[in-house]
Amino acid sequence: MSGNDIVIAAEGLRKVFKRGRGEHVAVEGATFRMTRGRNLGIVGESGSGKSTLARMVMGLERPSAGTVMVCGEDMTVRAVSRSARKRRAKLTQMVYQDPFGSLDPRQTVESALREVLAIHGTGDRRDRELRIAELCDLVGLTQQQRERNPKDLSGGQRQRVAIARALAVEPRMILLDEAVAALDISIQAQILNLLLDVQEATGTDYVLISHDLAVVGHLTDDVIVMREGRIVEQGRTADVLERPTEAYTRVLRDSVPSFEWREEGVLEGIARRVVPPGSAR
Ligand SMILES: Nc1ncnc2c1ncn2[C@@H]1O[C@H](COP(=O)(O)OP(=O)(O)OP(=O)(O)O)[C@@H](O)[C@H]1O
Repeated sequence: MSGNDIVIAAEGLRKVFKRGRGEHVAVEGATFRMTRGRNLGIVGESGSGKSTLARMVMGLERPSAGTVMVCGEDMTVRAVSRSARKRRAKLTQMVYQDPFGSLDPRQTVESALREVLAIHGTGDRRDRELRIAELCDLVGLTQQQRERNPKDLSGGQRQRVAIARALAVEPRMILLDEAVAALDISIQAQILNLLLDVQEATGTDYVLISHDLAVVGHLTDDVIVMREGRIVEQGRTADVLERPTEAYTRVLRDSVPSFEWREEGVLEGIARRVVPPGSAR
């Protein structure tokens, strides 16, 4: 494996928050890698440190100890200059559970994309308009939807806008923080399929934070399992889900009530990503 294949290299990441007079260790000794073309899942119960770990990877939170590199860039160093921030934006973009907070309620879909392209895109105005159309096509937003404000879109449509906006920056990877958790199961399936199609078209890799191991199973190749700030299990998603070594992981898996019937492929339209160990993807 060459250095170019390593998307994330994290070593001994630790994050301590002040809590009252004491402190709370949110992440302890997290060491993992994500390689090119292999989506990574981060799972764990609420409060286990998933988002804190992801925020350190994004450079949004400074670790108390440890190192994290994304495509060779040291994310523990604050990006101060405009050019450094733009470079960072092209490494990672984030999509949250409810994009309402990150979408400007007064902006139409098109104007939101226009703004991102004006900052991060290349080419002239005409090129950018073509790119807006291309992005909307890619995520399946109709002409009518492109002219609407976020409040006039459904949850699934808003998530498509958030994905288009992340893609407009042409990032190396997208971090999805519970990005389908608030959606109905059938819409979840559509968005997961969309993400797989987008990956095929653009080569963007995903880090997916989710408490839903069925979703993680469909989208990711490798997974890390977090408990009380520590990584307690990591490996190929197929192996970890099918033969968890930790009782904690088994409990997480079995606590998804629909896991079994969704695994059987009843969830229409979702490409089954989990493959038996040893077979090619
Ligand atoms: N800014 C902060 N200040 C103080 N404590 C924090 C801060 N951010 C997170 N924590 C604490 O760190 C721990 C890990 O939080 P984190 O949000 O990373 O967990 P999580 O696994 O993403 O949880 P959830 O699934 O509920 O989002 C929690 O106990 C949380 O209260």
